[in-house]
This record gives sequence, structure tokens and C-alpha cells, in this order.
Amino acid sequence: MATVSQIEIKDLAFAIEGKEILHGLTLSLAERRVGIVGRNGSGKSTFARVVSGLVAPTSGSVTVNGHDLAKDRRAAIREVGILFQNPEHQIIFPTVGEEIAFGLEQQGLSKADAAQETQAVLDQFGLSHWKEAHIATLSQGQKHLVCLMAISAMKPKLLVLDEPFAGLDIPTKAQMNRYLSLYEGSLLHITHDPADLEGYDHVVWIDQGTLRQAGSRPEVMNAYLAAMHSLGEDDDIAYLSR
Ligand SMILES: Nc1ncnc2c1ncn2[C@@H]1O[C@H](COP(=O)(O)OP(=O)(O)OP(=O)(O)O)[C@@H](O)[C@H]1O
Repeated sequence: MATVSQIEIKDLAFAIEGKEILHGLTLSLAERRVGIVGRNGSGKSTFARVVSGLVAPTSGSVTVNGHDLAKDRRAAIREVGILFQNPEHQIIFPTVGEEIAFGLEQQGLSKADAAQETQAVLDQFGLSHWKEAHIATLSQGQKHLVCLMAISAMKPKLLVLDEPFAGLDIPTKAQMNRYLSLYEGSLLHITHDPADLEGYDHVVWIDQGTLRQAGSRPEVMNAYLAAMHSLGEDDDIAYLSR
């Protein structure tokens, strides 16, 4: 059954070593498909990490389905899964089967049940022959796919995707897209490609660590793309960090 996650963010700020990366962010999200856009270095990945509870806000609050995930790790494992931009940040185990089974065992499944679920997700992707494959021998795009299988096997209510299609070839991207479009939980999807957000309900635009605009996809994407094209005409795109 389809579920919609409720994300409540109040006056969120996040700093590292005194450098403020996110600030003054207040946002309430209750849509099944939410896109996150913004320039390089605007704070999107940091936002994803804070929403997922991997890091705690410096001030303000973030809850997902009523849970403060940075404080409640049990709830975090149940509620949210995050697919990192770089699969190397995610993978722990040598083989594909072990990597997928690990998350399921973390959720409390017995070894036998985790093995069964692992097989089911490999079958669903038509990749049962990957079970014993050594992850180190896979390409970057294939590693990305392993991470998606491992995370989605855990069936989190909210799946946070940080540029999940980076480096994927066209058929693999299409396969991943088909799978994600059927995902029953909510998706929070960071991307630089507007085409990835076809069919999405809502878009959040993050600019220099703060909320620039949030609303329906056409409204926000039109404003965002107009601003990006106008910046693209400028030769001084250095920007970097503030
Ligand atoms: N661990 C860290 N230490 C210091 N600065 C950091 C750290 N992580 C992120 N930053 C800084 O925070 C800002 C936002 O980074 P973040 O990765 O969240 O941006 P992004 O919008 O995801 O960028 P991109 O689109 O390029 O992936 C950048 O200026 C970055 O240099």
C-alpha cells in the first residue's frame, strides 16, 4: 500500500566547524514524490543527511513521521533509507548478496529471512546472478544499482536519493527509474536533471543553504530554470562557497 511520509523542518541550521551550511530552513512536506534542486554547493546533500538523521541539526528541528531520527536510530532504520551520491560511501561488504542481507539483518530479520528477501530483490531486478559477485569488480554504475537494491530491500517509508542516476547508462537509468516509479513509499530526490522529476508532485529549491522556493513542480522548476539559464549566460560562475 502506498504511504506518504511527513517531513517537518523548523528553523533548521547546520554548521561544520563554525561554517554555516544550512540556515533558517522551515518546511513541511507531505507529498509522495519530492524533488530537491539547487546549484552545486547549495547544501542539497547536507540537507539529505540531516533529513535522514545521519547528522543532527546545529539548531532547529527535523522530524520524519513524528520521529527525531538523529536521536532515534531504531526509527531511522525503519523510516528512512538514503542512497548516497557516491556508492563507495555506502558499501561495506565484499559481495552483493552480503551487502543486501546486512541491512535486512539490521532491521531484525533472521539470517534465513534476510537471505530470502535478498533473493527476492535480486530477482525483481533480474540480477540473481549477481548474488556472489564481488562488488570491487563492478563498475561505478553497477555499484549504484547494488546500493539501490540494498536500500530498497529494507522498504523504508522514505527513500532519500542523492543524484541516484549519476554515471548510469541509459538502460540502467531506465530500469532504476521504472523501479523507483513503482516504489510505494515516499521519494525525496536530489537531481540536476529536470527530466528526472517528471511526474513529481512537489519541488524544493535550495539556494546558498536556505530555502529559496517550495511548491508545485511546474511553478518551482520554471523559476529555477529561468534563474539557472540567466546565470549560465554570465561568465562569472565561480560562486563556490560563501
Ligand atoms: N564535511 C564538510 N566540511 C566542510 N564543508 C562541507 C562539508 N560538507 C559540505 N561542506 C560544504 O557545504 C556546502 C554544501 O555542500 P553540499 O554537498 O551539501 O552541496 P550540494 O548542493 O549537494 O552540492 P552538489 O550539487 O555539488 O552535490 C559546500 O560549500 C561544501 O563545501
